[in-house]
Amino acid sequence: MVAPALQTVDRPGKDNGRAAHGELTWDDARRLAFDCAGPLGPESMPLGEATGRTLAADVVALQEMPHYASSAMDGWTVSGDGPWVLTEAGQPLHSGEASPVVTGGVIPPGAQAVLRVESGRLGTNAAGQVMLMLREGASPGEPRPGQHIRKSGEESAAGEVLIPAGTTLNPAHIALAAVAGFDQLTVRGKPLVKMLVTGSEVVAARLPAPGQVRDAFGPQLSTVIQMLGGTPGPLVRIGDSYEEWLTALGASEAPMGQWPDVVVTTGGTGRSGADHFRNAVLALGGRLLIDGIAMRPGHPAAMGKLPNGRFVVGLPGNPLAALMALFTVGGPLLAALGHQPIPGISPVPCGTIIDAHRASTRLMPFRWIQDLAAPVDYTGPGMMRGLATADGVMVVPSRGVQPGEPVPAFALPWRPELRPPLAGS
Ligand SMILES: Nc1nc2c(c(=O)[nH]1)N[C@H]1C(S)=C(S)[C@@H](COP(=O)(O)OP(=O)(O)OC[C@H]3O[C@@H](n4cnc5c(N)ncnc54)[C@H](O)[C@@H]3O)O[C@H]1N2
Ligand code: MOO
Repeated sequence: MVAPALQTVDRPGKDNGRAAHGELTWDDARRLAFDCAGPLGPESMPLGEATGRTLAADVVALQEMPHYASSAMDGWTVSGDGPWVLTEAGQPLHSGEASPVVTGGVIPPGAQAVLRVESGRLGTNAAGQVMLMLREGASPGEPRPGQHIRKSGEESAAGEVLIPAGTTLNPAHIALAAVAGFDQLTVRGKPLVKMLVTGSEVVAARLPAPGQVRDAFGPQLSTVIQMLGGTPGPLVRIGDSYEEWLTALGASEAPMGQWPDVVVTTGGTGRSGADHFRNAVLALGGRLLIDGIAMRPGHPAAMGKLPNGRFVVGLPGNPLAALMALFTVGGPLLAALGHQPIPGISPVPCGTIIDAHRASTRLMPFRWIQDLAAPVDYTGPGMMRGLATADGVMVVPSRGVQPGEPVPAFALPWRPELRPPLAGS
């Protein structure tokens, strides 16, 4: 932010179970972010937007599939033995009659088979009627009864479950639902997340001048939110004034459009008079569920809940700190709202000694080096260079770690496998 008024803000929300300075432990913050939210209700979604969503109710065939008998070949529908008198397409056939049909065309009543175009030819009989007869080279017995007819119901009877609830919809499911006549599908709720990037010094393009910073969030935050199970909504930019914060977070719909389930803000989580996250949440009648976390980087991270049920996740302005806070709080919250389990933590063998730290869990991006997790360089709270090369993040306890000791770790959303690469890869 620009020229903060160095006047401290009273800490709201200090209550039972918290460390004296209001911060939660990393584990407690993660757990709270998951436990404070329940799965969103189902929603009806246009077919074309439902890929990747999880079906909330079985898709049941409304009628037989296919719903009418059709030709599998271009040719003629025929009744009885040939040669056949050619009649008008689509009319009921009597024995000894044929009519033209294209692939997918309706099989008329009385038709017993389809003679494909390669096996027949047209001529005239002595009475001048147009006749269909077998071409030389047609297979013996062609067309067999039922040949080249796609029977109705051969893919599904009416009432059969075509796609069971709980399925993650892929493009083939969408095509199947379309063929079955559906326009909308009922899918499990997925949190809509809007983003509020704050800071007068933040510029969204070109080389920043001294005192300015290039926005690290705008170009990637919506992607990460999607990877964490949210539907990214619009990204709104504001400066540093309290009024802008109130307007953007508050009752006015104008800047944020449709109500989101979650608003993720960046910056303004500090304690100076120019940091407004906490006061804006409280002024809007909200509660602070998380008011700082005993972790480095990202300790000022916060989370609130507004009276209308929206969650507000406050990420620090420093880019690495912000992503660590997003993984700690945003990931579990979005998982809970989106019917997913809390993101996993698994032990990794630490490749080095890590000294104790006063009272904080440290989130340390690491790389695999000879199957051991080695902390990467360039992990200052405002740096992205280290995380850009990282394979995962170690959750280092404040007591430190010995070489070879297993340390809890989590995967990065863009690198979901938390294990060393296979030898040779
Ligand atoms: N007196 C203290 N000062 C600070 C403390 C503290 O404990 N006492 N904690 C520091 C830590 S740690 C963090 S993290 C930040 C928290 O800052 P805010 O969330 O209030 O964020 P800002 O002050 O607005 O910005 C911090 C930093 O990040 C840069 N920034 C902001 N937005 C962006 C963006 N979109 N892209 C890239 N960089 C961004 C901003 O320019 C600042 O450099 O407070 C510390 N101070
Ligand atoms: O904790 Mo701050 O979050 O180090 O950048």
